[in-house]
Amino acid sequence: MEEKLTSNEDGSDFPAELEYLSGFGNHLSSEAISGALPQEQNNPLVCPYGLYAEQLSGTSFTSPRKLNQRSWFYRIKPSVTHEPFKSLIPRHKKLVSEFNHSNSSTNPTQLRWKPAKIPESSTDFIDGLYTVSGAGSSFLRHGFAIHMYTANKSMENCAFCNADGDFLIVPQEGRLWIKTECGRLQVSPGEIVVVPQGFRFAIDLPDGPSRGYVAEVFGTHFQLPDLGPIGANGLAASRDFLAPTAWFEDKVCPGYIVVQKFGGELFTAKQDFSPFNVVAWQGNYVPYKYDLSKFCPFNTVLIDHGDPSINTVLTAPSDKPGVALLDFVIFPPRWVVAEHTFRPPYFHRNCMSEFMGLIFGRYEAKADGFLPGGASLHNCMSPHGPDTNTFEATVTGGNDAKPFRITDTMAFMFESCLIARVCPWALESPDMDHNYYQCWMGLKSHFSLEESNLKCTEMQNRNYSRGNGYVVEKLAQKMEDAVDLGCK
Ligand SMILES: O=C(O)Cc1cc(O)ccc1O
Ligand SMILES: [Fe+2]
Repeated sequence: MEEKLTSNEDGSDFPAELEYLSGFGNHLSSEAISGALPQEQNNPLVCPYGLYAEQLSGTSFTSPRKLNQRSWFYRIKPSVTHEPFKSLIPRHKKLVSEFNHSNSSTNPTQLRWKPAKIPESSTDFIDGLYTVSGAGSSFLRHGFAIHMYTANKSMENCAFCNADGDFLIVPQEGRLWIKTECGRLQVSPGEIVVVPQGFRFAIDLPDGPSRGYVAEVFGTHFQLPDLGPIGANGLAASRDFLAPTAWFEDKVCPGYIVVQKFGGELFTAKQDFSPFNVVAWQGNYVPYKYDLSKFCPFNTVLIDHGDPSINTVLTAPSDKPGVALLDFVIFPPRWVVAEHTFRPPYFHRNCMSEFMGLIFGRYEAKADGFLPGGASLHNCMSPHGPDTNTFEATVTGGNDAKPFRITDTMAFMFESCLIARVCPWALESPDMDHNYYQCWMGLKSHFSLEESNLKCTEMQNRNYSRGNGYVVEKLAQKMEDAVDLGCK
């Protein structure tokens, strides 16, 4: 098929619109030249068109079948054709994959960052990537890292390969045009992309200035959450996950560099050809993207604020059932209809650690201060919730709040069962909002015994529909409490 080409700033060409394969976790196959994919076996003695067969394993060979992930590439030259890896005397030293006292600290304080400025000096995705927080270790295959990036130019004559874990990239500003060994992906803010461990990829920035968030998981891969009583449909649908179709460049590239992140350090290997030389592939280990606007939210339709797990897009499981190493949760546009309910996120403390970002719009729990491109970290058991303005405005609004559509917003959370450590450059960053705690300091005591008796009448009205017995019982209980408190 002939492609319509659009030139980006750096002159590399991507078609105006790419074709994708749809589905999550499927076995997929794709060939850029008809007949390039062996039909009867994985590694024939001689592959069609003289291609090399190469397997990329994303799980141990012996992982249970339902978890096993691998793909077969049919490529012009195998990946091994490169000079020895050399330690890259770091362009910067802000990547961490094993969190300990030497590179990060613990801090239960609620933290918030303003959006990071995009540098003016020439910075590609690799230069602009820095770790903010995380826990565990890529060496021990258990843990996660949260990175952010600010960049302004495409990667040139180089590819990145992360041996440590899977990247879930959330662009907040600027599109990402990504070449991978399975083909190309175009990802806009409002979409996310997962590049699994070990894939070589190169990121072009067609819009120049770019910023975003990256969650990296060690030792596991992202899955769709179970839906339990929701049933067979809802939240993120398999069909909306899009994998690339095979695409290759048969290019001599003198001095081409593969930058390999390995144990949080960067290594470079020189080769003289493009690593995007896979003519055909098949398997279930693939990069994929997902458009967050496709998410089908489920929510409260009568009372109370549900837990945010209802908005889980993807989950990277830990070994404990129901406990995530890292959940990716969104707060998308939706109708909010609950009756006599405090509708914004509640005040709470959580045994999980919550890192949040904002792609666009405003977040329902924060009237101000939490900005697109900014971030917050509410670590394990650190109290947090709506800020004073949100609380006061919601309560003053009273019980007559009508159904309301939250629009033009996309906040998200990376939630982990591990306690998140924070890197020193993130703590010392000029973007750190040192006054964050102030947003809760205005929360006054509204406690009044008199009022609590009034509330009793309110409750009586409210609960009328539940039957008189319930109301009478509750009232009696209230009276007894009042007597105990000596106010009767
Ligand atoms: O803290 C946050 O803002 C995230 C969050 C949102 C919500 O609706 C309920 C609980 C929760 O942790
Ligand atoms: Fe929270």
